Amino acid sequence: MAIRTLDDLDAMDTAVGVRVDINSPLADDGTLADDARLRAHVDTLAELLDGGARVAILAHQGRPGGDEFARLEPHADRLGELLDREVAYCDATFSADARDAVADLDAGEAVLLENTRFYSEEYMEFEPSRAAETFLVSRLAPALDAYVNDAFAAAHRSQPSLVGFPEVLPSYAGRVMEAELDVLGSIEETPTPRTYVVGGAKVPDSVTVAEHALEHGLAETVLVTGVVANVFLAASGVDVGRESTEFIHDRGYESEIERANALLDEHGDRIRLPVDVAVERDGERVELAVSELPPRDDEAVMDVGSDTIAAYGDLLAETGTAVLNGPAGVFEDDLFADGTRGVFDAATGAEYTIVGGGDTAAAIRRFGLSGFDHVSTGGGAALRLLTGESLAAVEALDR
Ligand SMILES: Nc1ncnc2c1ncn2[C@@H]1O[C@H](COP(=O)(O)OP(=O)(O)OP(=O)(O)O)[C@@H](O)[C@H]1O
Ligand SMILES: O=C(O)[C@H](O)COP(=O)(O)O
Repeated sequence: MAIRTLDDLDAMDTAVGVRVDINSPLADDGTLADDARLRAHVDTLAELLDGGARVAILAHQGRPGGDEFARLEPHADRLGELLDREVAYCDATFSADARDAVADLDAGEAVLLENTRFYSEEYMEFEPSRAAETFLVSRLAPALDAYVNDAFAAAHRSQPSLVGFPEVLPSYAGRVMEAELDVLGSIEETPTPRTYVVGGAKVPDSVTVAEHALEHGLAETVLVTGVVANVFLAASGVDVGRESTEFIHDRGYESEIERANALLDEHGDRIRLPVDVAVERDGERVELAVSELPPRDDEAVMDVGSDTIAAYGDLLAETGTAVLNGPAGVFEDDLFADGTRGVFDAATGAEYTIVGGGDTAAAIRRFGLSGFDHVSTGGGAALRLLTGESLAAVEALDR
């Protein structure tokens, strides 16, 4: 059965539980440092509220014990500003107070319930039928008439607020969920030739994305950047120097060198490696051709160099679809931002551009780049779709 969307929901005077992912970076004073994920859900929430729904918003923030584990009051205020209407905040999630807050809503009104992860069950993974028996779902569901899941970025978690409600309520995908699944779930329908740019520091994930794209014919070409490029350079026999080699070993990525090697053996003609890189020398950015490597012992490979940026740019200009996953260098440091800025900017020259990955999207915002067709709200969830895996919360909706 296909997943139902908001097109299938008559929201008028209906109490709708809407699971969103507004998990955001927080500033030291607890305010939101970035509201991109809140902005993403505005269309879904506005559509429901304009349609006369009584909206109870469910969300998490941080992980128990972590620095960003926090109440959702700032999120309610900011959502209210973005929606240009009040979003009430209730410091309970499923207790009588929470149910009363939902019952008190009039058509077109919204309340944000407290961080779902304040309750231990929400930080566990369950089969949907068992998730439906948790306190959160079994106590809150009776106050609701329908459930909308718009939390694509958390859809890989089999947690109660994500997989339990579809067992007991008519359930629908929100607009964010719908758009993410449409794009990331059907890469093979995007314009060809496709070029994947895989970088960043989570090398095992990036290698899996590259492997999946190459083996399933999703990408004609894979361009490697970031720490991933260092691993591929090492796999091709280049000495990336003591610092970068130690980085690879400290993270336990030796086996990734072997995986990269296997990919180079099998698909070497479709994988492009940097021809030059950047290191820091006396506080300056210094570029070295790959033939000049290794760098000095105290120098790490922190970015791709200008010749690589130009070569990758030429290729991207000829591309039907560019899929970006992971920054090209340590973009947080201005000295090493050129690769990420240059390669990502060049990717907008492709006919169609998809961006996946939390840090990747953060880099795009940092550089004020625009012109991408789809910037995913998801990190782990986007990655799973890019590697061909299914998402627990999507399977729960598809019943
Ligand atoms: N050459 C390099 N050496 C060390 N770190 C690097 C290098 N290139 C990129 N990075 C780091 O990689 C990090 C981002 O990689 P990551 O794999 O987490 O990206 P992402 O997939 O977009 O993010 P997420 O997994 O959070 O969704 C950045 O913090 C950046 O500084
Ligand atoms: O930020 C994310 O990737 C999602 O909100 C999921 O958060 P989690 O990794 O803590 O489950």
